[in-house]
Amino acid sequence: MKFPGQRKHKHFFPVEARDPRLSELLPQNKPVSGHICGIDQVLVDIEAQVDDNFLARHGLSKGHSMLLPEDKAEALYRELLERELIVSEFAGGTIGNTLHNYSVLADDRSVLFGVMSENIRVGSSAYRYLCTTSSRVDLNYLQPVAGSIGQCITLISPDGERSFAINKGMMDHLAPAHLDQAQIQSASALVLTAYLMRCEEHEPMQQSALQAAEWARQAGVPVVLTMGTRFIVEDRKDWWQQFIRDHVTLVAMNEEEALALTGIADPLLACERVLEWADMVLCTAGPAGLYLAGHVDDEHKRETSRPLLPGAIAEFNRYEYSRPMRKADCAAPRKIYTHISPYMGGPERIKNTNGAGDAALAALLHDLAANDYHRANVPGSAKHRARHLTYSSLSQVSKYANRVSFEVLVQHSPRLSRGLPEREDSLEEAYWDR
Ligand SMILES: Nc1ncnc2c1ncn2[C@@H]1O[C@H](COP(=O)(O)OP(=O)(O)OP(=O)(O)O)[C@@H](O)[C@H]1O
Ligand SMILES: O=c1[nH]cnc2c1ncn2[C@@H]1O[C@H](CO)[C@@H](O)[C@H]1O
Repeated sequence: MKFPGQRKHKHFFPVEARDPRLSELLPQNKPVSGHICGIDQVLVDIEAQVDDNFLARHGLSKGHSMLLPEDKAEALYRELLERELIVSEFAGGTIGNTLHNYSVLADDRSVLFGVMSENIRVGSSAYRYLCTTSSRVDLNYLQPVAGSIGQCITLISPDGERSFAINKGMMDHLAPAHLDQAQIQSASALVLTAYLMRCEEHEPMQQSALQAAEWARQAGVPVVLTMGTRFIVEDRKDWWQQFIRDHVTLVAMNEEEALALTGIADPLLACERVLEWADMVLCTAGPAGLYLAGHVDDEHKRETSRPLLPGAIAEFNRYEYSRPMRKADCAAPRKIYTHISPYMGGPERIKNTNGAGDAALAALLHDLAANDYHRANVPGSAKHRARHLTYSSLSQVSKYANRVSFEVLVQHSPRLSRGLPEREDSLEEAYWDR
């Protein structure tokens, strides 16, 4: 595990008080290692640049992820091929991307549950998937299937917005028998997406996701849910609220999904509402940056040294230097929030925004897993006197998440090809306002 703090200690919590007991981590005492688990609809992103007229002609709604019948998906794919509009074919899937990015950032293991074609031809989608996934993502638990993985035709509009057309293949055939209870129950987090519930009645994906969530709950493993797209949430808002109450520790969403889930347009107020059901929330808001919200025990709150921010909740960032906790672990829970504008005001030129939200979540998961790793290796550390969810404060995690999103905005693929630079002055406060 590469520590999120290793890039520049002074930027990470606890900034002033480095723990001398870290020296317990001597090379001869091999550190206890950790991992995170996730379930995904295994698919490749086939990316093409199109105009809005193309979307209309194929009956696609902009910004949406739509399941297409096989014949329609093939017609669409053929047209892209004939007009030579395809620019790349990369491994995709919202959880696949998140696990890959986590593994690249943390240099640590993640375990993916999903399906994979049992016979793979060189150049096929399955082949592309394997070629463009980090070797730190453990693919040994994938369920072999006699057919194709999914294809996500990723249509990029001139304004950078992406729309997905899915040819699902056998991506929803993951059966509970192909999950590994021990891996899930020993993980630092289980990561799920709302897309998993979009399978057909006879397909086992939903049942697999519910089974995994139940095992995680029994073992106290944080369950992380990323909302996918607002259209999935809108259809079953009450169902999702209940699902979050029953199973979820951390909700990751963008502001549109937040509105669909809570009926509240202001991201901060939407976060406040979601904190009634879950312990922690990440809400990305495109050009407006991102919000993180959580709980802290009153006894462990830490006041910010930054200016207090106005907003729908006055001075909402007052305790942003606190490390978030599960509500149930707080004797006197208090809600905490932070906001950050895009790193360096956003890139000069956005290649495409696909995966920027997944990237922010990967950074947050890195910090969360680093906390678990530190607790397992240095249990006596002052950092673990109370049970916190993350290693760093809400404010530091938001900087890191934002930084990682930026990295994805300036490249083509939603998957990082390398980690962040080891030493980076750009996390300095002054650097944020260009
Ligand atoms: N237009 C933009 N200008 C500057 N920064 C941006 C822009 N769009 C996104 N970002 C950065 O990327 C982060 C995540 O973006 P966004 O809210 O678009 O994610 P998302 O909709 O969940 O993406 P996806 O579903 O494709 O992963 C934002 O918090 C912000 O830091
Ligand atoms: O239905 C789906 N299931 C799983 N992943 C999906 C689906 N639709 C789109 N994406 C994935 O979302 C990522 C960006 O966040 C894309 O890389 C795309 O593969």
